[in-house]
Amino acid sequence: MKVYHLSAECYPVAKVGGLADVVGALPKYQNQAGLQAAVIMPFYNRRFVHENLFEMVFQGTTLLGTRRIYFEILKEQTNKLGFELYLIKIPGLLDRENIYSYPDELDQFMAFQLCFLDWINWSGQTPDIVHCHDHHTGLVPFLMYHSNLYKRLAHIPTIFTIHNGQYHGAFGWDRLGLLPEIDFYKTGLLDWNGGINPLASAVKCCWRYTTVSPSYLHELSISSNGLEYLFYIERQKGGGILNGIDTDVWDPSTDPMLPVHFKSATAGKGKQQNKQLLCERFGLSTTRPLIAFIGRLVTEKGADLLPAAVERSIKEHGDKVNFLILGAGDSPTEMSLNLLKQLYPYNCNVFLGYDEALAHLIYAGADFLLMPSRVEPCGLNQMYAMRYGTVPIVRSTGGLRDTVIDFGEENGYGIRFEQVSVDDICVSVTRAVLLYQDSKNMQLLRKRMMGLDFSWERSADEYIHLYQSLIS
Ligand SMILES: Nc1ncnc2c1ncn2[C@@H]1O[C@H](COP(=O)(O)OP(=O)(O)O[C@H]2O[C@H](CO)[C@@H](O)[C@H](O)[C@H]2O)[C@@H](O)[C@H]1O
Repeated sequence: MKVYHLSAECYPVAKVGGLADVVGALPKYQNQAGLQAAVIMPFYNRRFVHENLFEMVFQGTTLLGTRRIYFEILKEQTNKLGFELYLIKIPGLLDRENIYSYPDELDQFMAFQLCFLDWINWSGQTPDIVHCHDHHTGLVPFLMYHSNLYKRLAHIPTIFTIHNGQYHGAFGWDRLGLLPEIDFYKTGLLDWNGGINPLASAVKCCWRYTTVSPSYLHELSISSNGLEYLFYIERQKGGGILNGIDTDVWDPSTDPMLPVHFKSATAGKGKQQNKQLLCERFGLSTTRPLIAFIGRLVTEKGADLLPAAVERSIKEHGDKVNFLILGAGDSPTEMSLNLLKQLYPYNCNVFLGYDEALAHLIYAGADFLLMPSRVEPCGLNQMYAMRYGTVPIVRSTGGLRDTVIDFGEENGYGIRFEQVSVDDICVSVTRAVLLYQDSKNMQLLRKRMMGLDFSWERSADEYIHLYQSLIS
């Protein structure tokens, strides 16, 4: 069975967040299970493309509105990622360094989708499944089934996976000309709330859509930035499949980004040594519990609450607690965190930016990982943390609810709270501080967490069953 995954990100080629982790791992595990899964993504001018060999397997042109655009399909030659990787390169449009936030982003992702379809159409390929990820690829199902240009592809099943339902990629009807010719009566399939909405269109047109955790599937019909009613009426097409983690990349006993490796049996000592290096680097004490945050500093992740919650916790617990924050995002939050670091240099430090190696060291060296998310479709950080013996402190939502059991419950191992509030975060920090003092219990929870199985095998199988049900 041949599956094409279409995505804007893929680890280690180009990553901003969890989408990259999933698209960089799921196809590998699907191939190990006997599928032929490949990834197709835009070309970015980044280290990976310079350090690896690519061959051009196709060149062609496509029409983007009135512009004729030349494109190339480049294939990575060794399959070193465990799957075939194809990059779509368009001089002047898809050959830049960053993934998002260019003023002509709409043209970029529209061209990406059109070039993909032109490539498989004109080269006579017929994949068994086209699997699209997030709104950047959301117009593909509509174009395959309803544009006169791609009629040859109209029988191929499409799956659409929603990693983040808050972002829709919507734009105005005045840009309809970017799409190839369509019958006017079909335009309703593109529309939501008076605009062209790629996420909504994908949900309407795909054969099946999935969310990255079962809980998030239900939450979308309660909160999805205006698409609630759509998710409600299309619910029979939806399914929730929990993400896995790439246990080859995320393994504390082999992780090349860690100074000290450890396994479950040696976690006490191994984590302490990593913590020591981390604390030395950030001027924090090794004897206090280290509570970390890693992620985008946006309201979706509850990052706006961090400054107040950290300050209040430091005032409450004094020299009994340390915080370390790694992330980048909204400027008011960044500024408040910087101020906090100056006010409490012995209790709190902040690294503003993106640093993959530091993230690995934090998962290994921290005692607790705080995730006060308002919305969390799945969340990978808590799973990485648990694999590295770090207790997650999470708000009970989406995938956090599906993966973390509070240590107060039978066989629990994490700390869970209900409300997105400074009060709830502070109560959870207090629970963490007390738990840290009970070293026997900490050891027990660490062992329990590190024995959990969040590997991709199970979830990859669920996707395969879904594909099979559509093909048959
Ligand atoms: N400053 C920084 N430096 C280094 N590394 C950083 C970093 N900020 C984030 N990361 C890394 O980026 C990834 C973030 O994963 P999340 O699951 O939080 O993703 P995100 O919200 O982007 O994705 C969406 O898609 C994923 C995948 O489906 C869902 O799990 C999630 O809920 C949904 O919001 C992790 O690997 C984390 O370590």
